[in-house]
Amino acid sequence: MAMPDHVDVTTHSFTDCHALARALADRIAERLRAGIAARGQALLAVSGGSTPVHFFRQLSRAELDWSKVHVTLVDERWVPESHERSNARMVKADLLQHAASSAHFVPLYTDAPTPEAGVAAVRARIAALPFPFDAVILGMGTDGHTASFFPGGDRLAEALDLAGTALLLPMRAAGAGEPRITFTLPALLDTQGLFLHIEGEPKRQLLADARLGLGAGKDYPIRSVLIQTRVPVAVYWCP
Ligand SMILES: O=C(O)[C@H](O)[C@@H](O)[C@H](O)[C@H](O)COP(=O)(O)O
Repeated sequence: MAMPDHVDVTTHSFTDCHALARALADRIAERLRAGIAARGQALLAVSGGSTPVHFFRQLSRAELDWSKVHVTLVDERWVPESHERSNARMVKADLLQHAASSAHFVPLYTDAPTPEAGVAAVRARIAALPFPFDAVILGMGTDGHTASFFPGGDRLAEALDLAGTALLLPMRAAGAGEPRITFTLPALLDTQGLFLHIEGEPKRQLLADARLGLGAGKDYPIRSVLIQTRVPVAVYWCP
């Protein structure tokens, strides 16, 4: 039988961000419970940025044994947790509250001066986690980046290389704001469930272009997530 040339991409559309947040939180909670039932613990990777706030608040109240859940980020800006752009700061403020306050959070930042200097220590920390992920939730920027796979990123090709073996890489790009650290694409695809959470019409259109490889869409880094053959993608979208 011929292999499909890419995985299924299923879109779940909602009327508003609150309905989306409830549905996505229910779906992720279900995955975490299944992971705990199967192997006594669960591993979740979430995105930063501004989109996940309502989803985080909803998920933080999910009834499950959070003490058995490890939470990390798909990528991080190389800034201390006290910085307003820290993804860890947002995860702590909005997700690791209520029932989820007993989850184990594994940050991707160290106080090394650069991600290049800190990545080895973060890799050691991450290597102790119980892979595969039970769920990975990606976001997407209006330049077509996901995780820290930025257009023009200095390690972009390496990060997207499905034959690569690195779990994490430093990343620098003009559009990134600050130096970053990111899980690589093959590391993120080592998951039981892959979700892409986007909001707004421009991102819906951008995703459609990336999927079809239309115009600039063929060069958007998110396209690598849509044309891989390892894990189906569930897109959660609202206007
Ligand atoms: O650290 C980050 O910037 C994120 O992990 C990144 O990949 C994010 O998901 C997109 O940039 C979307 O960000 P918004 O939700 O703010 O649009």
